[in-house]
Order: sequence, then structure tokens, then C-alpha cells
Amino acid sequence: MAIIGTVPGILVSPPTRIKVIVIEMLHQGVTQLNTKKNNSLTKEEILEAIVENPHEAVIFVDEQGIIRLINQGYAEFLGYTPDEVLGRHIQEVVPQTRLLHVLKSGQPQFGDIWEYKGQKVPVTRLPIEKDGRIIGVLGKSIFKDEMSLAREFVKKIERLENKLANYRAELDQERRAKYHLDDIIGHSRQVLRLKQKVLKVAKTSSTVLITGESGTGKELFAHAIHNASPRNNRAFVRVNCTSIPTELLESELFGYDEGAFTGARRGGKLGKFEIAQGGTIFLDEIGDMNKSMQAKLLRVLQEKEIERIGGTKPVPVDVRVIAATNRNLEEMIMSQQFRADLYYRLNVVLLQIPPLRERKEDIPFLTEHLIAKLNRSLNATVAGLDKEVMELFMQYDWPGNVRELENFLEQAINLRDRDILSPGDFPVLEKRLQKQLRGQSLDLTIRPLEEVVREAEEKAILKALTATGHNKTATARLLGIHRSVLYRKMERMN
Ligand SMILES: Nc1ncnc2c1ncn2[C@@H]1O[C@H](COP(=O)(O)OP(=O)(O)OP(=O)(O)O)[C@@H](O)[C@H]1O
Repeated sequence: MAIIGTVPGILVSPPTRIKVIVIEMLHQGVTQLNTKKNNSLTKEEILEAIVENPHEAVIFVDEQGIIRLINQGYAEFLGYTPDEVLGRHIQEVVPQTRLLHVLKSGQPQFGDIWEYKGQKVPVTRLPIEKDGRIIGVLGKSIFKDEMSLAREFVKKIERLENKLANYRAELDQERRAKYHLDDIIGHSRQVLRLKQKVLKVAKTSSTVLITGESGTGKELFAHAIHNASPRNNRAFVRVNCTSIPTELLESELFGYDEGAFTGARRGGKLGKFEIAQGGTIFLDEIGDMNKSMQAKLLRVLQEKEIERIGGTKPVPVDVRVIAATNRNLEEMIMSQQFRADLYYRLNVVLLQIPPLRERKEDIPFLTEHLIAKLNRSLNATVAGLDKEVMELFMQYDWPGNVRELENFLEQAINLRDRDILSPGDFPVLEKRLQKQLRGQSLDLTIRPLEEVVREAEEKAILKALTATGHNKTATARLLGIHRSVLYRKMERMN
């Protein structure tokens, strides 16, 4: 038998020759294909090229903290050659290393900013596992040519971190009660009694209801209760029940879980009750809360737990509730606008803040306090006011209470010619006072009917506004007119 060709180690007879040639061709083809595909590089060579890429610093320390792999660039960055550091303990070479923390915790760190010899670099540290055991840590960082990019990135992160810290501080400030008992000015019997009551109720966690006309200082009292209480180092969270649309109020108060509804934020949202955990929640304008929310709030007060929207289990809350309103809740109960059971739950301790006209002896003290406060905020140097102004103040009824006094003083400080305020600095006050005086006396002079009708109308509006604590919707309802008509008429009155 003639041997006409070989395949290594095999003797081939003629009939199989063609087959062998084909096999050889195929073999060559595959080799060429392989060569084209990976440039004949072994896995080790590829890994080495990756490690030695010039854009990144790469280091691997084993479980003992020994440097087992370091690329040229990183060694240079540290001021060595790779051979000088391989086999040494990382701490010996880089005393401020954080790789060992990752070795210990097993937790990866991404985008950490690491400072070395004045240079800041973003680094990633990854625990490396084999067979379920951590065998070392891989540290990586962008550097060299990309350093300027990295620096920009670091700066950006630092700016964001600073911003975040500022927002956090601002938020903390927002969640602190600003006013203390000493900030409540007044020597009248009523105010002194209220302050004593604040000191007593501050010791407990009972729910407090604060009532009083608009601008009497209800919010001030709520802050003071929190600050005088053992909860004063925890959050004080204010929720204005009118300024939040009804459909949002529930998520605002109780929060929601991720995916609770379309458009819900990723990770969900904490509600004000949870934010106030351990502290106080101040529900301002509680009289404006709609009935379905009233029912939900009642449940929270009874069960002392909230349910996030889309949540699966209730969350216990330890929060003191202080509610305030300028509306007459008892009348609202009679007209079925407010739940009686909620009213009794809220009204455990009642603080009724009297209107300013019933404690006019406080006006001089409040004036002095408010001028000092406004001097600070307006950078002014007002020393006080003429005797005539104080006389006007004492005659006026102050339907807008302390807030109205503050507004008058602010306008006057802006308009003044001298640092002692005179009646001329209070043009609106004089106008309102005249109206008030006319309203008190029966004006029998014969005047154009239009004027008489307008005055009667204004009187009725003022009375209704006082009765509703300046709630425009309720005022319009009382007077039987549309809210837009009320607004128009009020604009004309000013
Ligand atoms: N006794 C007081 N001493 C010092 N400032 C006061 C006092 N009462 C009220 N003020 C000031 O008057 C303004 C109105 O007070 P606050 O907002 O507490 O009133 P309110 O009754 O909560 O009003 P509203 O019902 O409209 O919310 C604030 O600037 C507050 O600092």
C-alpha cells in the first residue's frame, strides 16, 4: 500500500486523500480565523493589556493586604516602579489606603473621592471573591491623561456634596421650631396665662388644639410648645392643610411606597408624619381639611400608626400633634363640615389665643419688639413712634391682629422720613380707622345712596371676615356671594 500523505501520526491510503486535504484546509482556515479574531493573544496577555491600560490605575491586594498586582501607571503615580512595591504590604506603601476597609467589610465602594499627595481621584474598590471567599481587593481609578476629566468629575461631585449638605442643613433648619416662649411678647393677663399653660402642656405628649383669629400668633405658640418639650431636639414639621391640594395631602402626610401609583417617585416618599417621628407635627388650618382626610387623620390619632399609600403594613408613629385653626370648629360640626370625633381627639388641650383688640395693653410691647425685629430684617434704624401713633393703635380694632400690626409697621418703616414714625407714615391705618369709627356710630347724615350702600356692604364684609377668621371661601358663603365677587369688593375696599 502506497503512502501518499500524512496526517500527523496517521497513515493515509489513496481513497481518503481528498478527505485529508479538506481536513488540512479546514484546519488552516480555522487557525487563520482564530488568528484574525484574537490576534493570537492568550487570555493572560489580554488581561495584562487591560491591567496595563494607560488610562487607569489598577492595584490588587490579597487577603493579607499584600500587593500582588499593580500597573505601571499606578506605581509611577505612587512614586515607585512596580517591582519596588510588589510583594509589600499595602499599608507600608500607601499608609492612607482604604482598600483594607473593603477587605474587612466586603462592601464595594464606587466613586469614592480619594486624596493622595494633594491630588483627588475618584476610585472604585471591589472585593474579589473566589469560591465564595474574599481573596483580595481590586482598586481602580481613572488617571493620567484623563486626570483633568477626573478632576472635573471630582469637583462636580464635591459641588454636589456641598449643595446636598447645604440643602440638608436648610431642611434641618426648616424642621426646627424657630420660636421659644420668650419670643411670645405680651404682658396681658391672657398672654401670661397662656404661657403658663404652654409650660404645663409641653411636659406631656397630648394633642393640642390652638384656636384664634388669623394673625394672633397660633403658629408661634405651636413652636413654643415644641421647644419647651422633651421633643425639642427632634423635628418640628409644619403642614399647612389649605395650601396643599386635597388629593396631594394624603401623600404629603403619610407618604407612599415605590410604585404606589403612576408617577410615584422611585424609592417612594416619606410622609410628614414619618419625618416628624419622635417630634411634633403642626397641622395648620385644620378646619380646611376635607372630610375624607379628617377620617384618615382620626385613624392615625387613634391607632398611632400610619399607612403609606400603596404600603403593605402600617408604620407606628410617635408624633405629638398640634393643630390650629382660625375657624369655629364647633359651628363647623353643626353644619357637618367637621367631624365631631376628630374634634374631640384634637381638643385634648385647648389654647385659645385672644384677638389683639381684647388685649390692647400688649400693643406697646409688641410694637417695640416688632420695630426691633423689622430694623434687623430691613436694615433700618427706627427708634420708635410718636405718641399720636400709639393713640391710633389703641383706638384701632386690629381685625388682622399682630400680623396686621407688623404689616403696618413694615410699610411705615419703608415710607418714613424720620426715624421716629408719625401718623403720616400710616396712611392706610388712618383710612381703616375712619371706616371703623363710622361703622361704630350710626351715620345719619344725608349722603349719596351709593356711598351709604357701599359702606353698609363693606361693614357686612368686614364683619363676616372677622367671623370666619378671614377665610375667604367661608366669608363668601356667609354673605351668599361668589368668591370672585368678594375678592373684587375687597380690592375696592383697600
Ligand atoms: N405674641 C406675639 N409676640 C411676637 N410676635 C407675634 C406674637 N403674636 C404674633 N406674632 C407675629 O405675628 C405674625 C403672625 O403670627 P402667626 O403666624 O403665629 O399667626 P397665626 O395665628 O398662626 O396666623 P394664621 O391663622 O393666619 O396662620 C408672625 O410674624 C408672628 O411672629
